[in-house]
Amino acid sequence: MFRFKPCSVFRTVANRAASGFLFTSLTSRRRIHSFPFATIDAEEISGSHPAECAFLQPFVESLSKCPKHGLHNPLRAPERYLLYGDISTKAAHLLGQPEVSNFFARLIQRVSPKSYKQAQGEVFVTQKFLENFCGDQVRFLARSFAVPGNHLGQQSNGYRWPYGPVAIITPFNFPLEIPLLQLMGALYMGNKPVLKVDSKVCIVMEQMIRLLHECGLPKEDVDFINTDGMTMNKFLLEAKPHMTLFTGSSRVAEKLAGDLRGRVKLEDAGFDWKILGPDVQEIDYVAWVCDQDAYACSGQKCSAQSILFMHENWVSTSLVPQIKELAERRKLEDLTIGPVLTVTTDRMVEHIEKLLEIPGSKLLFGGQPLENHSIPKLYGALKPTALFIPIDEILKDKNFELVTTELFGPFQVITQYKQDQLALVLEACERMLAHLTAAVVSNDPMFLQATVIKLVVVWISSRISSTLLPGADASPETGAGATEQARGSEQARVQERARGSGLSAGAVWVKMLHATHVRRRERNGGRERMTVASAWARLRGMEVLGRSVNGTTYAGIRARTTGAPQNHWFGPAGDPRGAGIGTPEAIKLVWSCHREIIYDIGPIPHQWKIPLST
Ligand SMILES: NC(=O)c1ccc[n+]([C@@H]2O[C@H](COP(=O)([O-])OP(=O)(O)OC[C@H]3O[C@@H](n4cnc5c(N)ncnc54)[C@H](O)[C@@H]3O)[C@@H](O)[C@H]2O)c1
Repeated sequence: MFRFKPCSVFRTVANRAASGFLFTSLTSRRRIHSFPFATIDAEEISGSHPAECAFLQPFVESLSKCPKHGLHNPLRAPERYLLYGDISTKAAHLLGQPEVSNFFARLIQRVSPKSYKQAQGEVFVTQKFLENFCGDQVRFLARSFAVPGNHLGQQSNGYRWPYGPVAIITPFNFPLEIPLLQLMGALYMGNKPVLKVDSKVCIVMEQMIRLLHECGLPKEDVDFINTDGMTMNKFLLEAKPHMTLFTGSSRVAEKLAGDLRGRVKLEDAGFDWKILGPDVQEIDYVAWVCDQDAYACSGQKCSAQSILFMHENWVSTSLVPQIKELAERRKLEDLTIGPVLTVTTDRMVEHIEKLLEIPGSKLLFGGQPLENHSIPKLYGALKPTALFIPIDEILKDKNFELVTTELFGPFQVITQYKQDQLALVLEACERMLAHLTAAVVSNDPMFLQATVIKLVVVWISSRISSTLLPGADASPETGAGATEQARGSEQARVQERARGSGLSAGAVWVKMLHATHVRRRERNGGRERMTVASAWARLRGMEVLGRSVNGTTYAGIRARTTGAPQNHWFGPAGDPRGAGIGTPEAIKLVWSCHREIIYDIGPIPHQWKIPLST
């Protein structure tokens, strides 16, 4: 049993009494036993001689000073919502200065190997996020509602309430974006956070917090702790934050969920899938997105493309050779491929070798360690790699877990499915454990097989003939919400044309639907490309979307798995502990809880008497 007590083994670098900004480092260790590292004797620990673990007390104390009702809430210190609007305005402005943005992009590159463009993208998203919460936008996050009560003087008000003392733990791969967005979200809603960024990269956020101080962030509002995972774990057990937001691996996520008895929100591992639909088009673009999704940042994005399901129509195209060509353009010099920080080369090669034992699997490209470099063995260095594995083998129980293990590096599995095997693809997606990002690449009707279109027309015709006419929401001429009268006249028009042409009413309606969309497209200068076939393609897309759960899913020919900008939700779905990042919804969900105050102020009815007991 460990108990935290203050002692001198750790030094506080910043003046915590004056600043409240705690940035500590291990500077020395008291040696009291024969082991060079030990400060306790394992044999002597007992109930009457508890072990003492040092250095965290300032953080525990600091967090414990924050009450449950937070630093501000809708009924207390509301001016702080405005303060944070101002801080965001100033910080967005500063970060928007080219030299400041360059400073952070370069700093990110120094600790987290990624190309300048990727690092700059991270700074850009962070700056845009801050812009989004300027002025009154922070107070709008705490918008309340009121519902009339049962009698005069009664009214219920729903509020977004902070948790008070909270902790934020973030990984190495986005040293600025993830911690800054979560930190500001926590602060906006009135919490006092202690922030722990992976120590390999924490210098970036340390500098960012200094920038925020410059912009008016009260120094006592945030504690910044620089430590390893185990120590942080012990700190959390001692400090008992009311909520901990964890971003990182599923292994640590599950441990913390247990240790902290569920008082967590999680953004954990991703095994992210992409399905290419039957409509083959824009091969250059799709290949480029596949390369970016799988290999940008050397595959060290939680949203990286882990598995690609290709419809058979793509197999004979140049897609895979093009992905290979693009992957092989990547080079160490500009960090478009680079060190893998948490998986060694040996581990990655071993994983590949195990996968190659699966019958029918083959190496498509890569699979070799990077050459001519000085990356220490502690890290990984692998060429961008893709492996083909047959879909029926993937689904076998003995292979499934291995194939769907997230390898946090430049690596993906590619498989293919036949027209009638979509159910197998969906089964694979259903059985995966991580549901972070996904992409359904499909929407253009031009390459759909004519027989499919015919089948659709026949099917729609029969449906329409049997029900006579479509409902208002599917009306080709009048659109959603058509009145009964309009529907009646449209019905008459369809029947008249059907009589004249010898076609069924359903076929006539489909033709009218098509003509309407063509007219709309012409009106819009050719922008709208909706046709019956594209409606079918969308339906197929809808089938995939309707039968999957990933929290951030892109759909359409431009669909990608990576991309966590500030303008849409990013986070897993299907887990009640799942967190999100970036948007107002994510901030409200993660960093506040619902509180309802029911005002019941009277008056008591004039002739009210004490009723019988109930
Ligand atoms: N879902 C998301 O939004 C998201 C974003 C980025 C990364 N990730 C995931 O993160 C993983 C890669 O990052 P990583 O290798 O740094 O993950 P990790 O889980 O090893 O570490 C994440 C953070 O947790 C800390 N930590 C480790 N053990 C801890 C413990 N017992 N108690 C408290 N803190 C502890 C680490 O020091 C680090 O700061 C991948 O699985 C990736 O998919 C997820």
